[in-house]
Amino acid sequence: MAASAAATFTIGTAQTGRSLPQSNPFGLKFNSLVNFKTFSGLKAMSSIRCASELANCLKGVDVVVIPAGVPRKPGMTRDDLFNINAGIVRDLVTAVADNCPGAFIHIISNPVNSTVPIAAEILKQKGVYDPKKLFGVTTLDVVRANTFVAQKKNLRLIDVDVPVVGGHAGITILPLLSKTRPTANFTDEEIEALTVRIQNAGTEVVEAKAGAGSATLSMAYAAARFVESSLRALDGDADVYECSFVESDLTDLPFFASRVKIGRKGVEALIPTDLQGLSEYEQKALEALKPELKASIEKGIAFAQKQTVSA
Ligand SMILES: NC(=O)c1ccc[n+]([C@@H]2O[C@H](COP(=O)([O-])OP(=O)(O)OC[C@H]3O[C@@H](n4cnc5c(N)ncnc54)[C@H](O)[C@@H]3O)[C@@H](O)[C@H]2O)c1
Ligand SMILES: O=C(O)C[C@H](O)C(=O)O
Repeated sequence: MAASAAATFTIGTAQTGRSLPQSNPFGLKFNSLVNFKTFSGLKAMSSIRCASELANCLKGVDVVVIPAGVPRKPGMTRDDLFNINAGIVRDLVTAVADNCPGAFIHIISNPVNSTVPIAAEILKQKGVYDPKKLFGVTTLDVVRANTFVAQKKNLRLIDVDVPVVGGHAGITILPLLSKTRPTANFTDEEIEALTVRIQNAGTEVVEAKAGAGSATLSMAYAAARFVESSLRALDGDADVYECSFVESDLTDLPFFASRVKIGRKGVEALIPTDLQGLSEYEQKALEALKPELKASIEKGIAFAQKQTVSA
């Protein structure tokens, strides 16, 4: 039986115009056989006119999705978005802390490797941090990895599962091809080419869009998948696994993307097995990504610690 009605709120949608009223209850069916009879609606807001409007929208919400902020232009790294997006995420997470502190928070805004630590620090300052409920959305990396591997190996996309660990920028995105399900054999050249393509797929889109932004449709698909997984978990499904950038003790870094088991209260378990028995290539790549990921995490924490947030 379902636990409780869940409502989702998205701040900073690609839609233009006014904020949308809460929709009528509806069933959601996406990438699974589950229909959410208790899902009570979706609210979305593309621009925020005043704090009270944001506060009203957030009250009673179970899942908050934050894709607000500026996207990259060709030649930019995700870290180049830090100066603008750090403040946006800080302010929105402050509002979440004030109005729906128990909600799952999905951070899409880049640089995810820094915005998630910012969110954590703000929630700590507000005294409402629950590490189990803060998620950096790295689902698009998994979607890409699955797609590229399915194409390369002539597999049905629905059957393919490639865990992607680390973070969400350049070499910090580490697809674990040796853990591909169903088992697939790759030559060294294929591993190198697939890994680099998955790591650079966001940049590929940014360059192709030539100044018109970054991935939007594929991100919407990935966000919908992660929201659906969260709703299934909130609805009591005991078999929900996704990769996400979360507080973690799987490595020596305080945040790390890995497969996690999601339950009613958020992350129920970090799944360590994907990181065991890595290939030599993956082990080297894992060590190589750590300094960059550590620096991005520390940059986010330092930014948030300089802020004064009223409790
Ligand atoms: N995690 C991922 O895999 C992933 C994938 C794609 C995009 N992104 C990131 O998502 C962010 C948004 O990208 P996009 O392509 O949707 O950009 P976009 O410009 O199409 O949309 C951004 C939205 O944010 C809103 N916004 C801006 N400032 C805001 C604020 N202060 N409060 C609330 N809303 C605000 C805008 O009104 C707009 O609706 C970027 O940082 C981008 O890098 C992440
Ligand atoms: O690449 C970007 O800037 C957007 C996003 O992080 C992506 O991976 O597509």
